[in-house]
Amino acid sequence: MESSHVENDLVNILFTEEQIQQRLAEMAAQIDEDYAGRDVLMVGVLRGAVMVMADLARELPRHVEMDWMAISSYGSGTKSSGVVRILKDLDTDISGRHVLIVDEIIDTGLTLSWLVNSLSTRGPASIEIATLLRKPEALSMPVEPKYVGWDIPNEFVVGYGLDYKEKYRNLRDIGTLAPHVYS
Ligand SMILES: O=P(O)(O)OC[C@H]1O[C@H](OP(=O)(O)OP(=O)(O)O)[C@H](O)[C@@H]1O
Ligand code: HPA
Repeated sequence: MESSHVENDLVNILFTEEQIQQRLAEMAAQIDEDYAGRDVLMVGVLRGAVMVMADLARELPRHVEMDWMAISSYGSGTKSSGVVRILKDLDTDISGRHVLIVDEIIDTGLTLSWLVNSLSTRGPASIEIATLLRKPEALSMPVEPKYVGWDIPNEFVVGYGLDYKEKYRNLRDIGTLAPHVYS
């Protein structure tokens, strides 16, 4: 299979590029309204959130700051390892800041529940979460995102930042992988 034909590995498209952009525009409008009169520091969770951060931030008709953290709980597979590791910390002092964590998926909730607890100790004025996807059936840790694009079934999805073994992040749509990919 040529590497330029990665779409062939998808069996089911859940969300197209157009649907994703439309939903992000709606989320951005809500965020802009909610943060009226307040500066926002958007904190993206590398690496998967790169696409969401880029598109969500550009839908916001206001100045925003962006910083990044790298946290890994998945290694390269499809199951959470249960252990969260900081691979890269923020460069910004978040004390007194309104922090909006941006991620592309909440699955078990381990990553973001851990991150919210960790950032809370640094004295931010507020912390909220914006996530494009959430799997309610997989949730095992308490996480309450203020902004959710869509709730999805408990299936492993790829595309638009979401990877399987570091591949498929650059797909414009989001979908599930054909069984042959895993074998
Ligand atoms: O709710 P959870 O079960 O913790 O899963 C969600 C996390 O898993 C993914 O990150 P991953 O660790 O795969 O790193 P990546 O962003 O580099 O792909 C995703 O970007 C979330 O941060
Ligand atoms: O469904 C998923 N796909 C890709 N990466 C992920 N990280 C947590 N859940 C997922």
